[in-house]
Amino acid sequence: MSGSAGSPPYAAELAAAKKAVALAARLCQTVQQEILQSDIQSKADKSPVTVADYGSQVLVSLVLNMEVTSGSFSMVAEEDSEDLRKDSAEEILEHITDLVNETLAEDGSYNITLSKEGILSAIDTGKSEGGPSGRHWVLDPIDGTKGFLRGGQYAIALALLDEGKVVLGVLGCPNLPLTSISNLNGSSSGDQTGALFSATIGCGAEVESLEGSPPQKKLGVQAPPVRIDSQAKYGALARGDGAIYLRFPHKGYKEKVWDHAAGAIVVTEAGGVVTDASGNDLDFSKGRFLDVDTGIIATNKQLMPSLLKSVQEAIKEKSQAPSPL
Ligand SMILES: Nc1ncnc2c1ncn2[C@@H]1O[C@H](COP(=O)(O)O)[C@@H](OP(=O)(O)O)[C@H]1O
Ligand SMILES: [Mg+2]
Ligand SMILES: [Mg+2]
Ligand SMILES: [Mg+2]
Repeated sequence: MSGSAGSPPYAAELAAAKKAVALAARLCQTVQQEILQSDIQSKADKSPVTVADYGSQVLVSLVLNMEVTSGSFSMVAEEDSEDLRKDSAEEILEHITDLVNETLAEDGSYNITLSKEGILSAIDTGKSEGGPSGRHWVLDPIDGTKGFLRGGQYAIALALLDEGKVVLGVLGCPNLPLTSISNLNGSSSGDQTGALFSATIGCGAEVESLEGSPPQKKLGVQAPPVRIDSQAKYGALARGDGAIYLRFPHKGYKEKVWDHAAGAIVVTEAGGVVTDASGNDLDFSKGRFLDVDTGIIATNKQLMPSLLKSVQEAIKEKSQAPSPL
């Protein structure tokens, strides 16, 4: 059972998740300010991986392990240490180690210093396969790596699965205006930057400042198209900055659980709906991948029926169109 009598479900896990994401966000902000071209590696899938992806994963793993001591620890996370264990990555590993230790020292909550081996094994705590039974943390240490690299939007996305269901989610969005994305261009609005979205199953969704200061705001999904990287889109949708988020990757692309778990619960707990193109709920119990039909649709309950119909018609039209030579 989670929580003692009277406290909301998963309260301790939520507090730990927020702390983990906020600390990881601090490391990411440091790196974004001093991005060095030489720190960008290329993974086999060609997506850029930075010291910040790894550093963020280390800090989240560390904080969760320190704060949530009951039960065994399982985490399904995007990064692994394979590339970092190569001789050629020695310098990068050193940089990550310094960054993590500096961030921990500045925070002051934990009196620990990690060795390079400690960094590698913390990254590899994210190797779990997840699945339908037990509890699994789901982490995208930096979602929207492309946005991160160009100084734009990205998110640290952390969710908890319990018996195959997402029961809580936290989205740290360091570059997102606190109140609305209409304040994205231009600082004259005086809107604070850095939003932390969170949601627990059955308890609604909230947004607060990433710096940890109140006010907190209950979210509600309501109704201009915007293009921003990462699960910050789910957060923006959850507070009514936009009404629809459609994601239709190229054929054959397999969606990963960490790209949607935290964002999906933030939207559903704000009163929205997230399904695939057939109208099915997303099933996070199948391991590291999501088995979705064609794409993902997130919107409010009023728009969903007509949107689903339009999407299905568009898919049908496309499948009937003559294929290009
Ligand atoms: N060809 C592709 N089609 C769809 N999604 C892709 C993709 N290649 C990578 N992604 C995923 O899309 C995420 C970014 O989403 P968005 O486009 O909404 O910013 C990436 O997360 P990471 O940045 O964590 O690797 C990555 O997992
Ligand atoms: Mg990636
Ligand atoms: Mg991602
Ligand atoms: Mg990522």
